[in-house]
Amino acid sequence: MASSTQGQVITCKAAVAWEANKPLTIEDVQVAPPQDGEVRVKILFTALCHTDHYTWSGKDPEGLFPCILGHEAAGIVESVGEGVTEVQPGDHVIPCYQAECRECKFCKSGKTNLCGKVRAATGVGVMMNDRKSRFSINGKPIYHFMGTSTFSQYTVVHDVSVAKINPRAPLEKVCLLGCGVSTGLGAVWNTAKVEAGSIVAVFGLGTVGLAVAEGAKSAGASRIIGIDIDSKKFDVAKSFGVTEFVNPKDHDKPIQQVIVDLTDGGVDYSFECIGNVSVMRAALECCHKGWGTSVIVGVAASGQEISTRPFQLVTGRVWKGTAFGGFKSRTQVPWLVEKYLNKVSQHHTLS
Ligand SMILES: NC(=O)c1ccc[n+]([C@@H]2O[C@H](COP(=O)([O-])OP(=O)(O)OC[C@H]3O[C@@H](n4cnc5c(N)ncnc54)[C@H](O)[C@@H]3O)[C@@H](O)[C@H]2O)c1
Ligand SMILES: N[C@@H](CCC(=O)N[C@@H](CSCO)C(=O)NCC(=O)O)C(=O)O
Ligand SMILES: [Zn+2]
Ligand SMILES: [Zn+2]
Repeated sequence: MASSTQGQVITCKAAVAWEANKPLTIEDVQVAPPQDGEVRVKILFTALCHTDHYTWSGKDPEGLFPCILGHEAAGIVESVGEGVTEVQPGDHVIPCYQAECRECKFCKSGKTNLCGKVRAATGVGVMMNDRKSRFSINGKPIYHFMGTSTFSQYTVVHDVSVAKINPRAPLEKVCLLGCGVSTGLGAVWNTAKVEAGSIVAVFGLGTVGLAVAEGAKSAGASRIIGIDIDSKKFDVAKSFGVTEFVNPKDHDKPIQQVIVDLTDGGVDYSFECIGNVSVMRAALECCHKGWGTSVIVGVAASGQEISTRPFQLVTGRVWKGTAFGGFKSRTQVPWLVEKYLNKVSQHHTLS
C-alpha cells in the first residue's frame, strides 16, 4: 500500500556528524524521495559499531563530513523508487553496507561477498543514480555513510543494499545482524571454517569478538581463549563460549608468547577483533606452525600497516581478512534472521 509520504520530502530527526571528533547533534534533516533503484526506510532500531566511532574519529580515509553515520540497524520500507522489485512499502528490512547485486563480477565469482555495483558511490557518500545525497539540512547536502546512514529516522539506500527479513523477527534484536554479530559468526564459519576440536584465540571481546566466540562454540571448538585489556569483558564473554581469559596487562612477555605457551605451540585459529596492527601481528604469531590461520576482522586507521617476518608464513601460518564475515548480504541476512528465530523458539520449547 502506498504511504502518505510517498514521493514527498520527509523531514525527520537525525544525528549529524558535522566534523571529525565533534559530538553528533540531533537535527531536523530533509530526506528526499527514493530515485530509480532506491529504497527509503523508516529506521526503528540502530546499534553502534566500532566502525562508526572509527570514521567519526577522523581516522577513516573515506570519512566525509558532514555525514550521517550508522550501519547496524533494522526498519520498515516507507517507499521505493522506480524499478525496485524485491521490496515494497511495509517490508521489514535490514540495511546492508555490503551490497549484493548478484550481477557484477564480484557477485558472480562465487569467491567473495564483496559487491562492486554501488561501492564507488557509497565510498564517497552519495547515491549512484545522480551522484548526489538524499539528505540535506535547509538545502545543504549531508553525506551518506557506508550506503546506510542509519542514525536517522528515515534513510535512503540502494535496492542492492537492503535485505528483506521475516516480519516476526524482533527488530531491536536482529538489527545486530546488520554488522557485528554476522561479521563475527561469518569470520568463523565462512572465512576461517573452524573445525570441531580446534583451539581458537579471540583478540578483543566487543560485539564482534563475542560473536566470534559464539561461532567458534557452535563449530565445536575445544578451547576458546579470549584476550582483552578490559577484564570487565570476561564475565559476559563466558556466556558466549569463551573458556579461558588472558589480559595482556597481567603479563610481561609478548602476548603471542603467552598464548603459544598456553597451547603447546599455538592456536589453530585466531581472530583480531580490535583494529590494532600490533595485535594483528600477535594474532598471527600465536598461531600454530604448519597450519594456524589468523583472520583480521578489525579495521585499522589510515596509514597503519601490518608486518611480520615472512618466515611466519613460510612455516605454514595463513593470514586472512574478512568483510561482513564473508556473508552474501541480501541472500544470507534473511537466513541468519531465520536461524535466530528458530533458536529462540527452540529455547522456548525446551524451557
Ligand atoms: N571486517 C568487518 O567487516 C568488520 C565488521 C564490524 C566491525 N569491524 C571492526 O572490528 C573491530 C571490533 O569492533 P567492535 O564493534 O566489536 O569493537 P568494540 O570496541 O566493541 O570492542 C573492541 C574490544 O577490543 C578491546 N581492546 C582494545 N585494545 C585492545 C588490545 N590492545 N588488546 C586486547 N583487547 C583490546 C576493547 O577493550 C574492546 O573490548 C573494530 O575495528 C571494527 O571497526 C570490522
Ligand atoms: N573506509 C574504511 C573501510 C573500512 C572497512 O574495511 N570496512 C569493512 C566493514 S567494517 C563494518 O563495521 C568492509 O566491509 N570493508 C570492505 C569495503 O569497505 O568494501 C577504510 O578505508 O579504512
Ligand atoms: Zn560495523
Ligand atoms: Zn554485485
